[in-house]
Amino acid sequence: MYTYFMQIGMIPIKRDGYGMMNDPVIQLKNVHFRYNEELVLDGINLSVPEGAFVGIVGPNGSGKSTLLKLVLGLLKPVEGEILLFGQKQALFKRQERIGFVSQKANSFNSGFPATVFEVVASGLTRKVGMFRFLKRKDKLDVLQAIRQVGLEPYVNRKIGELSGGQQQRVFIARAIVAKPDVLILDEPTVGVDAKNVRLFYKVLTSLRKEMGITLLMVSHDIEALLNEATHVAYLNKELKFFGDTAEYKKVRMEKQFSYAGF
Ligand SMILES: Nc1ncnc2c1ncn2[C@@H]1O[C@H](COP(=O)(O)OP(=O)(O)OP(=O)(O)O)[C@@H](O)[C@H]1O
Repeated sequence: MYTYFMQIGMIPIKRDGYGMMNDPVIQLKNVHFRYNEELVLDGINLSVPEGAFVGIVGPNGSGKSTLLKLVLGLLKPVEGEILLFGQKQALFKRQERIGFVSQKANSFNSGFPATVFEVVASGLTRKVGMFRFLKRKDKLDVLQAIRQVGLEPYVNRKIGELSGGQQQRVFIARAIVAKPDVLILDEPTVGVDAKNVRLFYKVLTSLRKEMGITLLMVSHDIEALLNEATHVAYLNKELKFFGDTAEYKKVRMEKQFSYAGF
């Protein structure tokens, strides 16, 4: 327990009275999932504590993206259940509390006409409606999100003119502009150069520490992930390991397992 608190630092105070303080924000209970006949997830039990940065790792095809899709409600478990903020997923209506950054977010071509401001503002669609004008407060929120990812100088730049790493930060800004409690990321650093990967992780850590956003992220880049994640979930159809990062490193050293061959 002590290690856990050391790892995640201060536990942020919840911004509303929804659920108990320190409740797990995401819980999977005995979750099974199949695509047709193929069993892809086998009895997953996982609790993501509030304020944590949980990195999901595992070999190709081990079910990582599928797990995220289940948490996002895009797929339904064939057995078991998922709780979001202590509530059964089917009853959960506050989707704005969960932001998502996908793997393919940074694939804009240079001709794409929207500016950084416009892309980030599109993250407010659910809140303000598709064709409504942004109020002054909404515009300030958009600018604040852009500032949080360090892209202030690019506010009016076309997104297609930015690098892959910068585009990925624009998508983080879009995902956080509605002020979610949880941010889910699926391999967001694919194709991003090392310098931008470091910046990207710095942004994530500041979101967690300064805004109390809980992070759940799939990544193949395990060494970069281990520097910032508070917890690691190692998946290979079953959940082979879940614990704090220090414990993961220790077990990895003791058992001398490699990332690919745990
Ligand atoms: N839509 C689908 N229909 C059928 N099978 C699928 C579908 N999506 C994924 N699968 C299969 O389910 C398994 C898990 O896929 P998933 O994408 O969750 O793994 P992953 O760990 O995210 O892989 P990677 O690291 O390569 O992205 C794989 O065997 C994959 O081929």
